[in-house]
Amino acid sequence: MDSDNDFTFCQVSTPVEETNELVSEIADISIKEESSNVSSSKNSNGGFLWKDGLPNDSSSSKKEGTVGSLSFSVISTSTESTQSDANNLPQKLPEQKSSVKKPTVRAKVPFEKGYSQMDWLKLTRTHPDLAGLKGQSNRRLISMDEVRKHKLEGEMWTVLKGRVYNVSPYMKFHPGGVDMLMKTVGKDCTSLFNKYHAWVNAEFLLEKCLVGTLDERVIIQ
Ligand code: HEM
Repeated sequence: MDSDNDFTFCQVSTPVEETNELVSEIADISIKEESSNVSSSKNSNGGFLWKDGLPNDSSSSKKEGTVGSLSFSVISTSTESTQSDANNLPQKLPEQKSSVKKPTVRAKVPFEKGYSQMDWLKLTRTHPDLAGLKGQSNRRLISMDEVRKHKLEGEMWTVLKGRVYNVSPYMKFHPGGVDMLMKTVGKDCTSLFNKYHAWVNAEFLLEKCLVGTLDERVIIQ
């Protein structure tokens, strides 16, 4: 049997009554078409080209017609030759203000040979005293006054999230560069740190640079 010639057609009846009902409903639909020179005719639609209601501009023209059982009317508000060319330029929509905040500029500094984060991790495992404690405990309380006094080579202290670190050995390893980290010396850098990279696990990276805990008690005399 030749299966290619074996078609079965099924006739579908046309829903005549329903169609007539729909046609009578949509026959009254009118389409309004406005030209782009809305600026000259005081655009009260706030820049929208399609809006309910007819324009009361006397220069507008109306075209009507029918396609099959559908009728339509197109209203043109263009003033064509009555306006100067300058007025016929497309109207600029009001500039939209963006509420998106400008991202902070983040520039990574290419590290010198031997100063990658891997090199830093190796150093933290091998160096005996990165914090420069010289046998002192890193559990002591340190005042902000004492932090401010440590700004010299080899002893550059900073406060991060309530902890005091000696960032001297980390300076050249910092991916954001020495200059950025130098800004933090003798100060509390928590807000700057969070501004640039709140996700960085400094607790882990600077673990061996811990000098103590910031003494946040307010001294009343
Ligand atoms: C004191 C502790 C700090 C540590 C342990 C630290 C660590 C890091 C690390 C791991 C990165 C690479 C981040 C990444 O790849 O996503 C980085 C980048 C950077 N850091 Fe820091 N940072 C410290 C403080 C600061 C401070 C206070 C500033 C600003 C004054 C700063 C500015 C930057 C910048 C601009 C970059 C490069 C761009 C970026 O990757 O975000 N850092 N830092």
